[in-house]
Amino acid sequence: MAVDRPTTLGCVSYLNAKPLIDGLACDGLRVELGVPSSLLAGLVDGRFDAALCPVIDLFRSPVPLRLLPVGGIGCRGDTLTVRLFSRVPLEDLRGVAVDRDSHTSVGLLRVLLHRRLGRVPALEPEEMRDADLAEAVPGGHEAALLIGDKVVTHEPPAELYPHQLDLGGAWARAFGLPFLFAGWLTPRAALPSRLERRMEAVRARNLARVPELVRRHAAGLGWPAGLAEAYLGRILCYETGPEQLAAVRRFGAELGRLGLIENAERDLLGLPAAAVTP
Ligand SMILES: C=C(O[C@@H]1C=C(C(=O)O)C=C[C@H]1O)C(=O)O
Repeated sequence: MAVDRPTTLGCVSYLNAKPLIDGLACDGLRVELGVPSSLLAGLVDGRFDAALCPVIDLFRSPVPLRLLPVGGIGCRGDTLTVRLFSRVPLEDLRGVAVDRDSHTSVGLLRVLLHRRLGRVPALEPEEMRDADLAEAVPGGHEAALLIGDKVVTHEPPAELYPHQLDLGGAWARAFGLPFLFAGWLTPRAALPSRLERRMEAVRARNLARVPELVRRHAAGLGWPAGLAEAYLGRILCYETGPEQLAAVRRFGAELGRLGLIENAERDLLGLPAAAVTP
């Protein structure tokens, strides 16, 4: 680990990450925010010691990573913010614009559509941040997969997109499991010993004071307070216990079956021996 800089964590910039990071930074510990799909690069090039990355990165990273079971962004059903918006019935879908900010949800959409349709329509990554879906889906597609705050702050109108799917609910119905979208991943064999305890303590403290988090962050990110409180307090789930690990393993197995990853059997919590030597 580089000794000439503070420990640096990369983290999702959305409201949904606040319970994991509000109050986390301190002397010697820096937190840098970015969209989920941007974070893996910081682990690979050594800028971050750990990052709250899309869990699919565990299976796709060019460097071995392990999951720190100290909290993540997950759900036990509908998420509100990971949704497919379509003009046509899902059975008729030919092409979907998928949010460039996402890694996990794009993989999840493939798994769910393959299970439901027996085929996967063409998925094309598009920039959705400033897109106005009331005008058109970027790339001229008939459907869009969106994640994060924009789903609430720039919700595509239901009159234009009458066919919708919340991917958290669809996964729960299909596999009877919770889901984990993002978790703390690290390429390091060892991190400063207090760090994991601090991450765990920050999460526990924040989940016991959601109204305060909402006061601090919701308006600035464009969220109505009541909805933000339900989202952080009841809709999402921040655990990384045995059920969430089972869900990640099942997700890996499903991705492997579709040929989307090669190392579905990766040990989530440990690094391969070769990666542990300094
Ligand atoms: C529930 C969400 O989970 C997110 C979805 C991710 C992905 O699709 O790669 C990654 C991180 C999470 O922020 C969301 O952002 O809406």
